[in-house]
Amino acid sequence: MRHPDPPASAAAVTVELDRASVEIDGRTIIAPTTLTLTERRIGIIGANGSGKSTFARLLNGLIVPSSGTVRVGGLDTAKEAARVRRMVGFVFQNPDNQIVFPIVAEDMAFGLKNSGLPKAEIPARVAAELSRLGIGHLAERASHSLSGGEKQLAALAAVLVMRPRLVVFDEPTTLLDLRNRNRIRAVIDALAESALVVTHDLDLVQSFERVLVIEDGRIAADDAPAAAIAWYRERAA
Ligand SMILES: Nc1ncnc2c1ncn2[C@@H]1O[C@H](COP(=O)(O)OP(=O)(O)OP(=O)(O)O)[C@@H](O)[C@H]1O
Repeated sequence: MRHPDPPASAAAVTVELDRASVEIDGRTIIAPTTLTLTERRIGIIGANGSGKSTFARLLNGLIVPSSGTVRVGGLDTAKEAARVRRMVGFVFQNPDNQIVFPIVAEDMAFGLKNSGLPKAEIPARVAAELSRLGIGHLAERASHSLSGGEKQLAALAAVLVMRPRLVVFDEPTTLLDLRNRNRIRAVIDALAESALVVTHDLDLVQSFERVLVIEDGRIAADDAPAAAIAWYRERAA
């Protein structure tokens, strides 16, 4: 499989849920939900335990629906898991869950080797991605020696180097100081890829195209950011 160069601003990936639900141990975590997402920047907000991470995990097949279907870019996540994983990158809240290899550049090269990219092209791809995130100087660093913010950026680089068409972020700024938070914000704003971001950082989603508020496993509000955030603030007051 070859990786085409992404266009400067790739077309949005369509996400379609058709009566998709998630039940765990007999408890409904996501109630049957029918929804189509076509925007390039989507925020997911809501209270602790409302189902945001579970919803996000549905999109790259980390969780498959208990009933109904989830399609991403036309692919059924339950039936075409491998292709869905290649299309949808997932950035975990805790980068320790994601970084596998001891050296930053090695960690990034691993997925590329498996994807069939010619070996000679790998170093340049890794370097370009690190430079895009402004962390070229971390290439040869031991992952365990990085600060929390550096690690978060390194984990993001390892996802982006695979050139997913949609990047799902699960609380990407929670561990970060203001400077690194701003950096992640700038990175998300500049992504050519589509992004769906689960967050408690309401400022982060203010510039997005669409924001969903999840409440008790249901989409309780679905609107432009200002209206969705206002709805959520009111609800939490
Ligand atoms: N594997 C699991 N087994 C049992 N319960 C689970 C599992 N995963 C999630 N849950 C439950 O589902 C509910 C929703 O969890 P989820 O992590 O999706 O919420 P969230 O909105 O992302 O929360 P937070 O903002 O606190 O991260 C919670 O009550 C959680 O305990």
